[in-house]
Amino acid sequence: MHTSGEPTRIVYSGYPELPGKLLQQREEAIAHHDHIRRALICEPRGHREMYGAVLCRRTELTESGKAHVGVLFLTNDGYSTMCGHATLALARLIVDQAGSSDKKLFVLDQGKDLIYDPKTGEMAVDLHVPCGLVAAKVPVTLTSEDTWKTDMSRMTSYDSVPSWEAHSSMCTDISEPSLRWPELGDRSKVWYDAAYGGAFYIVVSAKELGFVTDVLESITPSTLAALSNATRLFKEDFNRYEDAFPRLTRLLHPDYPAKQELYGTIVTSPCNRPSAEAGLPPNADLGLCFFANQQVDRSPTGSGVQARVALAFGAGKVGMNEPRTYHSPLSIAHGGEGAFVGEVIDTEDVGGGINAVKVKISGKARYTGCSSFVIENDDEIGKGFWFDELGQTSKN
Ligand SMILES: O=C(O)[C@H]1NCC[C@@H]1O
Repeated sequence: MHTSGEPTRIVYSGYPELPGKLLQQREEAIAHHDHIRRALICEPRGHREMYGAVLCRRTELTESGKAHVGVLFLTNDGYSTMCGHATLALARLIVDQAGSSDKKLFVLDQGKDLIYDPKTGEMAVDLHVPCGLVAAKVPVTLTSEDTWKTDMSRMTSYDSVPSWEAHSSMCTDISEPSLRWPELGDRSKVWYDAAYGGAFYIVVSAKELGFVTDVLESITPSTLAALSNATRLFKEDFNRYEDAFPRLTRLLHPDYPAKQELYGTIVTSPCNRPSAEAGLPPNADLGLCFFANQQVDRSPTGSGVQARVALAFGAGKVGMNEPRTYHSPLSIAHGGEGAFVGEVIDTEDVGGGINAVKVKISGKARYTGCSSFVIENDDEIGKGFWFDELGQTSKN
């Protein structure tokens, strides 16, 4: 499927049975089945920007025991903790499969019923993902008493895990020559924010990185390469600081003792597009997310929008139940189609002095096709490679 152009290769059958609960299953996948991620995401079956999800349908094995399905996410670098675009796709797939009369690809193992709300015309489906439980709602059209399909005139949505501002208005001095990028010019100070939306993100404006303000509205191969270079070096600088001053770390989660990983860097710039034209809330933001190993999100990044909504709420720029539109360069190029909407729907004290928000993220996911993949035992090349890294020793 794709959500706003960002792919999700969904594994619904054929993955080995994983022992334990979801987080243990994730460890097991990392330790013993990473060859499957490599085969599905890397070349020749995939590419640098491919994203994947494995459905774990034994829901008694999720931590909450409440979900309809468990999910593991796959990136070009490993196993992410949260993915909004894939959540929107999976919710639609699960609801459509449960409501189809024929050609079922899979059934939910426990047969836990999906709940239809006649007032909203939505089907509720709960997904247990590595960062916690997300409650999705898929708008449907009933086609008979017990069959239905997604109503694509409306958006699918999910209520996020608690999301929060980790730090606002941080300033870093990029003085180390090997970590500077050309667009910085003579400057060394860069201001940025950091926030959690199921995974940790840095949010930094294109202008702070030294780019012209409308760089995201006119992406070209060279500006994309330059943005990728800048965010890669900026992330490295951030990680070096975190390693040097572990007691000042900004990547803390109250549920885990260890410092968490920085997942992505979101570059933002003002959005000149009047979103109301596309039937979306009028106030809009534009951003581009580099995540995992500099993978470029085509979508506005659901979990990144959670983080940005938490920052905007913390800064008093949005209030409770005030939806805001989030564009990617691709959605801008398509007249607003593919934008996500983010809205604070609740606040939550998650401990550790953190005041979090719950964010409702809305968007639309589409089908692209159905594939069976083959991995021949003696096919060394077919196990997965990055062509542009053949000169390096590291393997993803
Ligand atoms: O929408 C999201 O949250 C995801 N898209 C790719 C990077 C993030 O995991």
